[in-house]
Amino acid sequence: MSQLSPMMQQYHEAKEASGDALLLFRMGDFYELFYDDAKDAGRLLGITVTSRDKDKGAKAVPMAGFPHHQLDAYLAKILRCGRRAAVCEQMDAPNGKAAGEPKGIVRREVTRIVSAGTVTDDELLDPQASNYLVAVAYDGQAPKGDARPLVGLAWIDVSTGEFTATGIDERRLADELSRLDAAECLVAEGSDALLPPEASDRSAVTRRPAWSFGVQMAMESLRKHFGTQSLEGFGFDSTMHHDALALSAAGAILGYLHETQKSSLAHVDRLRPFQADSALQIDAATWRSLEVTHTLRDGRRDGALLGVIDRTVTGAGARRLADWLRRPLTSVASISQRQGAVAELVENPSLATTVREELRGVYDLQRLVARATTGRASPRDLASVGRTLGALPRIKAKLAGRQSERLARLEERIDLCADLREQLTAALVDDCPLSPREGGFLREGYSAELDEYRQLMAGGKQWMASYQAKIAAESDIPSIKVGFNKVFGYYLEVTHAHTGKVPADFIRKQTLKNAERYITPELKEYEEKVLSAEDRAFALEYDLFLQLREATAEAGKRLLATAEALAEIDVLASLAELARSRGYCRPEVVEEPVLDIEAGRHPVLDLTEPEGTFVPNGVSCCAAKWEVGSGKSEGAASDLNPPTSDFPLPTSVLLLTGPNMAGKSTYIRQTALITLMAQIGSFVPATRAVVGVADRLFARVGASDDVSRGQSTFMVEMTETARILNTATPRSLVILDEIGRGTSTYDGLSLAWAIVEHLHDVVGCRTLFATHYHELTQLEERLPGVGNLSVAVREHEGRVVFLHQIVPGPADKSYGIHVAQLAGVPRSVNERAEAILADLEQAQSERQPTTIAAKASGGLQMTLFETAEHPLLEEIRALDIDRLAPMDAFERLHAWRQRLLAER
Ligand SMILES: Nc1ncnc2c1ncn2[C@@H]1O[C@H](COP(=O)(O)OP(=O)(O)OP(=O)(O)O)[C@@H](O)[C@H]1O
Repeated sequence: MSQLSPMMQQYHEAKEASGDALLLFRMGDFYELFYDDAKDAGRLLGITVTSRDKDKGAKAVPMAGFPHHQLDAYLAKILRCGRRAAVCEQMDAPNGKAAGEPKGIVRREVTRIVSAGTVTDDELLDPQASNYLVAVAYDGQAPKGDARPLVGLAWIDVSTGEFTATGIDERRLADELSRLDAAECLVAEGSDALLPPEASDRSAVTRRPAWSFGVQMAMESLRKHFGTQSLEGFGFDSTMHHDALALSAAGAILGYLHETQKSSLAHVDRLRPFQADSALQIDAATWRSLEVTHTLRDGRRDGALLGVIDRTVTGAGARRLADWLRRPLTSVASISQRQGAVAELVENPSLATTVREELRGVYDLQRLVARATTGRASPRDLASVGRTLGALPRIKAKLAGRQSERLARLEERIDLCADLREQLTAALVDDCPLSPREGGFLREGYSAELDEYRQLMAGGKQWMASYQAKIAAESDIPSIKVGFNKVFGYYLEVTHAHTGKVPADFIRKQTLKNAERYITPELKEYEEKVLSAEDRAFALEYDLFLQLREATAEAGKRLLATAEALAEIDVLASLAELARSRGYCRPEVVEEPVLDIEAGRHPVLDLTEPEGTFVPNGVSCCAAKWEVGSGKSEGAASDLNPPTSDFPLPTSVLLLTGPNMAGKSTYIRQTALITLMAQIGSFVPATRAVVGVADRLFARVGASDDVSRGQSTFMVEMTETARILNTATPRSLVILDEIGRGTSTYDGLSLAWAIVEHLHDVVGCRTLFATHYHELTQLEERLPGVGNLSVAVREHEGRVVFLHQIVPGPADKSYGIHVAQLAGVPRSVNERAEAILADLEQAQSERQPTTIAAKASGGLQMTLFETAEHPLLEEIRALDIDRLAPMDAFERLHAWRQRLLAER
């Protein structure tokens, strides 16, 4: 260390404080990285690595850097590579050293550590998506072998201050993580191996010291941060195990933020408890396969449900809609409140249009307030707050006197913050700069003192002009000019041709090729005034800016409440716009677990298929068993009010058969998506719909390999199916697509069969099951709550025409070969396949397949796959073993084996 230059000593101190983050060390107009950081930067950011060998006697130090104005771009790259960055800034202007500092060196400080979960810069954030930092607190006290250990889970969006915590069953952790889709996940060192793969799939995992998850410390830091005596006011009871875990995760987040942000976190003003059971539960596999926020294949937002239904006009609205989809409601009353608001906006299109028009003019108040309270807001940010506040009176007026409870309540929540609005609009010019250091953003008339300095500056310049004219006349040098440079300040420039006429009191300062430069005492006196007025004006403007920022931060709570109301109004208006433009209906959401949809459409395909080509289909089913209120009552499917749609099937399990490409997956997915949409309070793509609130939604659609996790397709499928069978309740909705396909036909068919039976007999929930196993259609005759559906096709001149229409009854043919033909499989292969199919069908009919045996003594005898008995069996039965000599037995065994081998 002692051999190092003072600046490199400074570097090492900063590096020590930054842990594994790449240290961006400000040197003049550049950010430099040294040592291993430089090598990493060379590799990750593609910048050239050079070396610095200015330190005498020391080895050359690898070094890489980039210009300071490219900081945001490089931060974005660093975060994308899953790394963190520590930004070390120069704290003084190069010539303004603090007393006692070594000569020639500026003070530097790590001002923030930027990680994927803590960014607040607009350039690094997606305006339409929340950016979550999560913490997972594992239970160190859980007894070994505890079947249901709890974990604490907390998440925060630092860019808005939204902070939530909960204690949940560990088995649900993966589901919650996959829904949150966090940018960064904190976990205690040593517990990281316990994290489910969903944590590291999309998030950067940051290991933290185990003590930072301590409950006592967490409670203390949370109390201190919120300035409260206890956390009960927020709805947490630390004596309850799950709440204590939730708090320890929240505490870990707060500790991390205090350590890395180094600025106020005043916008984080409350910690909300999350009641996992108050939302429709959607597991990770269902979330993925229903493509709610991202498509399965390429992770796009625009092909997913969210991308298609999102008509919001603000970033905060888009984030809120995603949030609603993440946590659909289960309370009929809350759902109908939202529906009421959507309905009012649908019925009053001009209201919806004007509100949306006004909302287009508002800025992201949540993120602006967060930047104001963390001391990062720019003059332009404050002007945006002012402009947003300017739009509020019109929005509030539009919403005044609304009928629906929800809209009326939202209108009340809009706080006009008139005082702040007046202050900001009076202060800030229309076109504000990004940096307060540039000055010139405060309006004339806002501060008398500032105006005075500005006049002096302008007046000074005026004086310079008249001084130039005066001197030119007095000295008879018409070409004399007043100029300015940083070294001499103001000067008078005279060309060599006229230097003879220069008055005696001119002091020569510089000789140029064509001219001489002079100063005069008069000029210097004025220069002093102008320059100090300029300095004072900048300083004062900056001070006034800080006051405005402070005033904005102080109004933070009111602004945030308003921002939340605006976000929700945007979502409701967006849902209304969607409903109106796509002809959706308001679903009747009821407690009873029924589903009765008339002419339902798939919300995504309805939009992406050519207009008018999507074929609507109805669905009708009801749970075989359910509990109403506290008293358990069990109803058979047929006890329910008879469904009224095209499909009068009082069934709980709908078995859907039909050719490939007919639209089976589409149909069962659309049913799940309509339910999901209904439970966020949206209207749905159907002409009429009754949707019984589901407590859990399960979708097992399409097989996907999970080779990265070392699991085969079949294993993944069975794990997920096991989960459905174990956790579905009578109120759940289950959709299954081709379960059992990944194994041998008999295994697969047997499993599919048993799964349907279990769902029908034991769980009794609403189930839609699409399958290629035609044998399953026999279940309709055997089980009262099973109904067959199929997709209609028409054969026309040897070709198959898919009608995409769902009709009652089983499918009669498979048409797989026709689909292969459509897909472009060579004609010869298709013809050969047709021939093989004909052979197989004939062979099967000769073997006289038996159908399912009747239920005997309550249990089902599965003889489904037995074909006509092999003659060997009869021979074995007829054998008198007691009289058989061992040698004889061996010979017979040998002969039978030979026969069997020959038959193969
Ligand atoms: N109701 C519909 N109206 C119009 N087109 C539809 C409809 N349903 C499905 N389609 C079209 O048919 C295609 C195939 O649908 P889908 O994947 O649901 O078939 P499938 O029966 O599940 O096929 P497979 O058994 O091969 O998985 C869809 O991509 C869509 O283009």
